[in-house]
Amino acid sequence: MAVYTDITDDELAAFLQGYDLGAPLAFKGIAEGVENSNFLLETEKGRYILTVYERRVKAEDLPYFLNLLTWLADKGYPSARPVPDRNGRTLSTLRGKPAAIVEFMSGLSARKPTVAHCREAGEGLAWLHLAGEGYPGRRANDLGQAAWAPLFAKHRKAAEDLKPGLSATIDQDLAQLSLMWPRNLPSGTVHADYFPDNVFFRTDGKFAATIDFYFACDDAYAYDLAVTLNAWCFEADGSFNITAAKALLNGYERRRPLSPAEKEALPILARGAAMRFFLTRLADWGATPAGALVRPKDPLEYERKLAVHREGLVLF
Ligand SMILES: Nc1ncnc2c1ncn2[C@@H]1O[C@H](COP(=O)(O)OP(=O)(O)O)[C@@H](O)[C@H]1O
Ligand SMILES: N[C@@H](CCOP(=O)(O)O)C(=O)O
Repeated sequence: MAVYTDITDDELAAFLQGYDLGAPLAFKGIAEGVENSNFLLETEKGRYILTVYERRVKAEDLPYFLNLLTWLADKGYPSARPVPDRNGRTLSTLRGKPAAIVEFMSGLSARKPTVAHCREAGEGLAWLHLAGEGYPGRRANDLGQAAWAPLFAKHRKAAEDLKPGLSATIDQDLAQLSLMWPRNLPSGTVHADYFPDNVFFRTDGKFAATIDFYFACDDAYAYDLAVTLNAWCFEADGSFNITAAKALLNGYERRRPLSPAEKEALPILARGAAMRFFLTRLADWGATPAGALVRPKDPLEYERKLAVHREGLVLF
């Protein structure tokens, strides 16, 4: 359950004094999510999400994220517009932690995405890439290729504990990724965590909205697409679903056709994207105490995806 910070009714009432949202009508913690504390807030003016930012989000990055959400909403992209307080500020403080109120987005995430969901999600991602064009905020990807080897160096033992012999395999992967990593692909603002839990659909299955922009950064658009292929197109048994992947790519290209260089780069980008999530999951695995409120995500799921990518995907 991702509510790390409890807020009392009195604290909420005092906090809302700073906003023009009227009195609170309902307020409850949201169990989903792992990074921040999220609350569903209903006031006399409507429904909102109150987020208290926790450990992984750096306070200095918050203006980048919140301004991006405002930019995307201004461009008509269905993402949650931050609500300014009475002084026009979208970033506030609650219980001594950074906090913000954003618009509540309707829709449901797909627990078991179908091929049709993948097509819609692909189109939603391309739309996001186009809507983000021109956003003046800059944020380097601090979980990009250059960060992987140093991150792994800190967690070699955890990898060996999970699977004896794994650290040598990861070393080889990292060396190959460093040699083969594509540069100079079309780049811009990317989501970088476009997983099924962060994408909402309408009841008719159409793409509705994207949430959780707290890994957004500057990187290659095709890298974002590779993260997405990994997150949406593997079956529970670990096999890659090429039909789902083709639908996702097809949906993406409805809005933003890929260049030949992007298409050629996708298999290695997908291998790198699998490495990125393997590594952060590995780091969280060791760092999450037994009995913690949030269960860490399984690093070996992404190790299995890495193994598929070592063979090289054929997507086109
Ligand atoms: N703007 C929003 N509109 C509707 N629901 C939201 C919104 N933001 C977050 N949620 C809900 O809160 C949950 C956790 O949000 P998320 O941003 O993914 O948290 P975390 O960053 O902690 O992983 C989501 O699964 C969703 O149910
Ligand atoms: N998507 C990441 C973890 C981040 O979780 P989110 O709830 O913020 O999307 C993973 O699967 O490792």
